Amino acid sequence: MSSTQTNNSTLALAPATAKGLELRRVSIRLNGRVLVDIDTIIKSGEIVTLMGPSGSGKSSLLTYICGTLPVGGTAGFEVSGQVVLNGRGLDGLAPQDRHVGILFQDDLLFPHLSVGGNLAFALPSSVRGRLERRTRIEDALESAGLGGFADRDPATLSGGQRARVALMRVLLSEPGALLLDEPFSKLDTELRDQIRTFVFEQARLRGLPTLMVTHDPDDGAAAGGRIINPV
Ligand SMILES: Nc1ncnc2c1ncn2[C@@H]1O[C@H](COP(=O)(O)OP(=O)(O)OP(=O)(O)O)[C@@H](O)[C@H]1O
Repeated sequence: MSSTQTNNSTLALAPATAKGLELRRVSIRLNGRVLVDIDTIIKSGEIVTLMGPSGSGKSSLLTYICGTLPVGGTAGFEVSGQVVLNGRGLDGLAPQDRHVGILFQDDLLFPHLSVGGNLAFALPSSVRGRLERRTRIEDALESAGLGGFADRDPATLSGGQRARVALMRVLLSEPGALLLDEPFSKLDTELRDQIRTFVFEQARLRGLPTLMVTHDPDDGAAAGGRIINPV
């Protein structure tokens, strides 16, 4: 799967807004049909819900923001527009340099690593020293209600515990923005409410501009913020 990404050079000259995630005239087209056409700013600590039917380009938008949308030439698939995070244009940056965290439907924990090992993987290289790294991991687990879980095998955790570890793994990477790609859809109702509340609390606490893709109107209602459509 691949795509063509184009930058709009006139947009590159537009002044940057200080805080938040800006999507400047981001457009995704498939065979001439506009799937996504969004121009908005998600402020620090704001949670915006993106709802749209299957195939309407929601996941493509998130991967475009992350820099993981494959580049380079599927005929008929075109993406343009600019993404600016806290005043810094992300165009052309590698995914790891964008400081954008994303949570998926599947927690994607590494099965061969302990819980602590999974979290250590996310810590920025600027966090040096074994003690400092260990402390960050233990503090993260504590704040997720998982104190003492560092040495556990992820396979021994419940779905809710895994979801919280996955969130902490994203947050430990110190993202400037958070993207949620239906991360609650595989959880049963009770757990879903609990984890959703926890994720939203953490996003607000850290002042992260957050964009959530979902099919579930309850997710949007629980976020309590703006609900937008792809076009
Ligand atoms: N790199 C690509 N090249 C060509 N077509 C693509 C590419 N990426 C996605 N598409 C197509 O773009 C459309 C939108 O896909 P996308 O997965 O973004 O939609 P979605 O709204 O997230 O769907 P769902 O809700 O089912 O997950 C689909 O028709 C998909 O096949």
